[in-house]
Amino acid sequence: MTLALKTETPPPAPAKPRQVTQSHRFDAELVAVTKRYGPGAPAVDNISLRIPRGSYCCLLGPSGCGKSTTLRMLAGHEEVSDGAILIHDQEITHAPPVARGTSMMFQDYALFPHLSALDNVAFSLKVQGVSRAERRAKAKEYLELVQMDHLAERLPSQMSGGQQQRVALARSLITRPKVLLLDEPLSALDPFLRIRMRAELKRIQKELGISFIHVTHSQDEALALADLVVVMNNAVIMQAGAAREVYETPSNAFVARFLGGHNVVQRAGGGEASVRADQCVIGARPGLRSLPGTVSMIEYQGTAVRVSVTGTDDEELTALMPTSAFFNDALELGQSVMLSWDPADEHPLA
Ligand SMILES: Nc1ncnc2c1ncn2[C@@H]1O[C@H](COP(=O)(O)OP(=O)(O)OP(=O)(O)O)[C@@H](O)[C@H]1O
Repeated sequence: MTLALKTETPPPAPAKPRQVTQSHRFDAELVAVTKRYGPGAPAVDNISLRIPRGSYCCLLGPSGCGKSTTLRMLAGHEEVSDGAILIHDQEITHAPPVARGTSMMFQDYALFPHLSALDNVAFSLKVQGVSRAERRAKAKEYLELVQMDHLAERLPSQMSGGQQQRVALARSLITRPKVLLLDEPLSALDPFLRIRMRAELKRIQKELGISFIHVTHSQDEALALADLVVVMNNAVIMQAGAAREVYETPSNAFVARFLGGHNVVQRAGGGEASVRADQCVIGARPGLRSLPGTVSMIEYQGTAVRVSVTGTDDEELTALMPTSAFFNDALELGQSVMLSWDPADEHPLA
């Protein structure tokens, strides 16, 4: 009875402090960021970029365009000359690397040669003073995530490049970063492994739901992986958008040429336009725009054949033909042809 009375009139709960549950909008944000190494032209020039939550973002561009510098500024390995960097909406522009919530995976994996896969992965927890049993259990969990738990006791010298890379990935993830930074992570792998590993990276990124920012100069890699492709050139961002958007509607001739698979042509009314090589045909047809030239390259690619045609002004245009269409009426090097496209497929460039 007494008990019942007690439960009927519970003491009022102490008022809880109102929790701030507002979630962040962007995993990472660069606000007018500039990096100058010296008095010359900046390595990164006033770039702004917002990376939505849970994005796979690829920084893509030719050598020297400023990709790695951008990544190193995000990691805190390079001081920002001007501008601000935010992670989860918090400004961390001048915070030390360990206080940013970022983790970096390097091109050369940088594993400790004398430590097993498990101990390499557990290392940062050891530095944090986590108990041996707990850090080994956690490391095992992350080795499972990268499908390396069966080789937990191997030394780096007893692992293939792809396996070392999985361990390096687990080691970067065990610190539970808000954003994982990857500098050319696939460049040391052979082409077959590279394609397998990029699928793995994408799977792991989606599984964890954190943003990955991945530097590459491979167009294929960026298009295959990224939710957000950021094309850089000469220290600035040329275009940022979804892979399909960037590929189908390049904003300028640099992006169209750099992504490949496009021709840049003069528009009838002036200015430049891009036309996808797979929308070009060899031969003149009514209603199509045509340019005359000679066949300067034929490249068999399995499912398609790339045919390049050099025009009178030395400009090379390419048609990507289905293999069957090519072999129905095979062309020869030096042959005079017309390369044609539908003007409706022209995409005007800035
Ligand atoms: N530590 C440094 N000191 C001086 N200049 C630098 C330094 N690091 C990079 N640079 C210069 O800054 C520019 C951008 O370099 P960065 O390494 O960011 O380019 P990247 O796009 O990553 O190139 P890559 O694909 O070749 O790695 C280049 O002109 C480079 O020479």
